[in-house]
Amino acid sequence: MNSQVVTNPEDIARLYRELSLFPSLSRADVGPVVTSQYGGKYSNIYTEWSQRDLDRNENVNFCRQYIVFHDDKSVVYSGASGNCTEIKGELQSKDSPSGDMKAVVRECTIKGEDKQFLEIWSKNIKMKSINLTALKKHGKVYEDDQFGCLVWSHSETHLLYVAERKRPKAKSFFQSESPELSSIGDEEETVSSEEKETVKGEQFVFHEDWGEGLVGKSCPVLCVLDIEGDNVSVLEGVPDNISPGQAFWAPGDTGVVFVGWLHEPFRCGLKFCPNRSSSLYYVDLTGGKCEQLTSGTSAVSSPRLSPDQCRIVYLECAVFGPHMQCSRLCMFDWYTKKTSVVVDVVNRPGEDGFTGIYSSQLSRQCWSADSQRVIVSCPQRSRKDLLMVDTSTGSVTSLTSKSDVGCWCLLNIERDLMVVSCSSPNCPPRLRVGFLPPRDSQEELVWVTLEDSQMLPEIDWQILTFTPPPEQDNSQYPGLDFEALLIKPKEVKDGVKLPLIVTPHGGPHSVFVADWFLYSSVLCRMGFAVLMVNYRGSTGYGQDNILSLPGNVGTQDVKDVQFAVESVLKGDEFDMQKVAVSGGSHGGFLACHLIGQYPGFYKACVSRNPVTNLASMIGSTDIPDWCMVEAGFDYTTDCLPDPAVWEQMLNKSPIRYVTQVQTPVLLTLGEDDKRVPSKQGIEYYRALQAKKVPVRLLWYPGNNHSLSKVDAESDGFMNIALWIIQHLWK
Ligand SMILES: CSCC[C@H](NC=O)C(=O)N[C@@H](C)C(=O)N[C@@H](CO)C(=O)O
Repeated sequence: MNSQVVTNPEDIARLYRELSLFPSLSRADVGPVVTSQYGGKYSNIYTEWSQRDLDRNENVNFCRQYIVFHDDKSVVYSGASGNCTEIKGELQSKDSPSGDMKAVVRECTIKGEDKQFLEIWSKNIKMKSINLTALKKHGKVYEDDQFGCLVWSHSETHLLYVAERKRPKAKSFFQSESPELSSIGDEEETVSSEEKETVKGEQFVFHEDWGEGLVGKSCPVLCVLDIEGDNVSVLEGVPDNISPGQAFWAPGDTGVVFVGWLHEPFRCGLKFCPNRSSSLYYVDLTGGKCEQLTSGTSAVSSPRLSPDQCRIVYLECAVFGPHMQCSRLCMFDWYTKKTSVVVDVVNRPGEDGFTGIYSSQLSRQCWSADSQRVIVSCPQRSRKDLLMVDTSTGSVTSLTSKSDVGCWCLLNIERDLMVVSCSSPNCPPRLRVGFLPPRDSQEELVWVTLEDSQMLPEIDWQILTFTPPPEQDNSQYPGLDFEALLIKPKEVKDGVKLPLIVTPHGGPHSVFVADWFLYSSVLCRMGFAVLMVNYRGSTGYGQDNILSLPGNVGTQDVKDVQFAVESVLKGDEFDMQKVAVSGGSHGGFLACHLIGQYPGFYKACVSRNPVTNLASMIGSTDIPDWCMVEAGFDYTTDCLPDPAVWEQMLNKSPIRYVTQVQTPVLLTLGEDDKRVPSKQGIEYYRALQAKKVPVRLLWYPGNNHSLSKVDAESDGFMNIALWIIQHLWK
C-alpha cells in the first residue's frame, strides 16, 4: 500500500487518546477590580474547561483561575493562580456582582435520592445550603443554555433561576389510603398538604417536552430565592401559553425580564431552533403584572442588559422557515419602551465583507463599559470572528478578521476586558484576554495569552472557495458561491497521493468554521485529507445563501459537495480511488445521497443519525416543520399528511436512490435521538441489507442526536476510521 496512512488500531487509538486530551473552554468570569495600596490594579479570571476522560468514560469539568494586572485599558502582567480543580455536582454557579458571594446550584445523591441544593458561599464559608428538593416549591432546576439562568439581583439580596413547574403527586384510583392519614371518628385529619394535592388518574398523562437536548423540560417557571428570608417563590403573572427562560433582573430590581416561548398548540424541538415564536416579557415584582415588550410576531433570544441598565439588546429572526437564519440585532430602550433594529438581516454581503449575524446566543456579557457597543462572536463565511457593533450607528467592525486564527469565541467582557477562546484546525483552544479600545480610538487591540495550547505543525489547513457551474446556479438566488475547509497532513512523502474524506456539515443551515475538530485532527494525523464542505445553504454567507436551499435539498446541496470534491480531485494531491464520505444528521442525508447519486465514486460511507426519508421522519421527529420547510413547503401547526407532499419528500430523500448504492455503509445511531429518530437509520439499514450492500450499524444506548458522550464519540471514531481503512484499501 503506497500510502502513509496509520492503519494499526492500537496506533489509531493512541493518536485519538493523545489528541482527545486537549480541553475546550466553556466559561470565563471576570472578577472585580482590586486596587493595591500602591495603586496597582488586578482582576481574577475564573475559567471552566471540559475534557474527555476516556478511562472514566465521561467529560470532566474543571476550573482554573488567573490574575490579570492592568490599568483599566491594557494588561500589565498576567499569570495563572494555582492549578486546576475538578468541578463535580455543580449544575450552575455565579459570583455576585461585587464578588463577595458565590451562588451554586448543586446536585447530590443522599441515601439513594437525587437532591438539589442552592448554596451561598462567602469568603471561606458556605453561608447557606437550601434544600430545594425538600422545599417542594418546584421541580428540577434548569441548567441548560436554552432556558436556564442563575442571576443575582443588583442588590445581591435575591437570586433568580429557572426550574420545572411543580407537578401534583399522582396516584391510582385503586391505591389504598394510608391509614395514619385518614381521619377516624373525631380524630383531627392529619393529611399532609402534599396528600391533599394528590390527584388520581394522572399517573400516565403525557407531558410533551421541548425535544432533543431538553428532554423532560416541559413547563419552566421563574423562581426567586430571597437570601435573607431563606424562602423560594415561584413568580406569578407569566402567561399560561408561554414557557419562560433566559431571565434577568430589570433595572433597579423592580422585576424580571425574560424570553417567553409560545408552547401552543404544541411544543416542537427548541435546541438549535431559534425560529420558534417568542417574545421579551417583563414581570413587575410588586404588582405581578406581565408586560410583553416585543411584537410576538418574531423569534427572539439572548436579551442582554447594558451596564447603565438603560437598554437591552437581543437577537431576532423570522418564525418558522429555515431553522438557522441571519439574525437581526435589536435593541429595547427601557425608558422609551421602544424597540429598534441595530443590525439588520444581510441578504447579500456588501463590499465590507460583513455577511450578517449568525448566532443563536450572545455571550452572557457582551456590552462595552460605555454601554455603546456590543461584541458578537459569529460565523463570517468559514471563519468565526469577533464583531464590534456600535449600537448608535449600527456600524459593524471585525476585531479579528485579519488574524491567522480561524475561530474566536467571546467568553465574557467586563469593564472592556474581553476574555476569549481562540482556535484553528491545527491549534486547540487557547485562552486570551485583551482590552477593547475606547470608542473611535485608533489604538490597536492587544491580546495576551493566559493559557496557550500546542500548535500541531503536522496539520495544514486552508479555506477553498467554489463558484457553482452555470448549470447549477440557483435561478432564484443567482451568483452565490460556497466554501470548504481542506485539512491535510503538512508532510506528504514523494509519490504518495492522499486519501480523502469528504464531510458535509449538518443543519443544513449551519457551517464549519476554521475551528479545532477532534475527529478531523486525528484523521489528518493518520494521513487522511479532510474536506469539510460549506455548501450553499450554510450560515455565515448571507440570508440569500440560506434561502437558496429549502426545496432544493437532495439536489443543490448534493451537487455542491460533489462539485467541491471533483474540483479538489483535479489536482494531483489526492487519490480519487480512495475517497470516503462521512456526515451526521443532514450531513448523513448528504452522505447517503452522494453514494446513491454517484454510485461507486465513494469507496466508503459513514452516516451518523442520518435523515434518510423525510416523509417517514415528519411524524416522529421533534422538528416536523424542518421536514416541510427543507422539502420546500410552508409549515403550519395544523397541516396534515398530504400524499403529494409526501411524494415530494420521498423524491428528495436518500432512500429513493438506495437501489443504486454500491458503497459499504457504516451507520451510527443514538438510541435517545429525538431530532432524527433512529428508525431513519434502520430504514436505510434494512434497504441496504435487502440489496446485499455491505452495511454495519452501531447502536449507542444513552446517547442522543449528537452522539457526543465519551463512549459513543470514542468508539464511534475507532469504528469510523477502521471502516474507512477497510474499504479504501480492500
Ligand atoms: C446547528 S444547525 C441545526 C439545524 C436544525 N435545527 C433544527 O432543526 C437541525 O437540528 N438539523 C438536524 C437535522 C441536523 O442536521 N443537525 C446537525 C447540526 O446540528 C447535526 O450535526 O446534528
